Amino acid sequence: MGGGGEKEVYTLSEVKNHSSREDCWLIINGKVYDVTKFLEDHPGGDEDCWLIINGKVYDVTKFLEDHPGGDEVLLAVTGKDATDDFEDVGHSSTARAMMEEYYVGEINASTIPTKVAYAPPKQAHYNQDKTWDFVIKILQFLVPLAILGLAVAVRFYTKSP
Ligand code: HEM
Repeated sequence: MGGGGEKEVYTLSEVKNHSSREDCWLIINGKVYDVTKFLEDHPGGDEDCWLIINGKVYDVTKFLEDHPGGDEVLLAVTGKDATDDFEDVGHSSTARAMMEEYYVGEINASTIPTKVAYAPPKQAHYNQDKTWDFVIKILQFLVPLAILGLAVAVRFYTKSP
């Protein structure tokens, strides 16, 4: 909490910015606590980090400090399927071999929310756009023709006998 007893009010995202081992804030019962200095002494331990990669569960708690990519990236992908994040980095075969050491089990796939599939824009909308394009093209052709026709008609009817 802000020092000196004065009451600071933080937004959730401000608190979220303090979510590392070096800077750790918690929200409990509407109050914000800076527990950074307490992390090491906390009897419940400071970290517990399990990852889901390719349907397997890895307990990387002990690996956090040694991960060449840093601990924050690992902590950031907990609680979800981290497969894409893992693959996006292009981990080496050495990294893949290391994973076995942290393997603790399989994930019950039905408990992972399915990815939101890419939904193409609605067909009706697409057609509507096409229809408008078509109407404009026709008008571009018809309007000059109508003007020409009008000019001819005017000339025809106003011609002196
Ligand atoms: C059990 C899981 C993991 C293991 C054993 C592991 C291991 C490693 C190793 C050995 C490296 C060094 C480069 C290499 O050999 O490829 C590395 C780099 C890295 N890892 Fe992981 N990693 C794991 C999970 C993840 C996940 C889930 C992420 C993404 C959220 C991640 C992000 C990174 C990044 C950003 C680098 C640095 C790449 C670079 O600087 O070029 N890692 N990891």
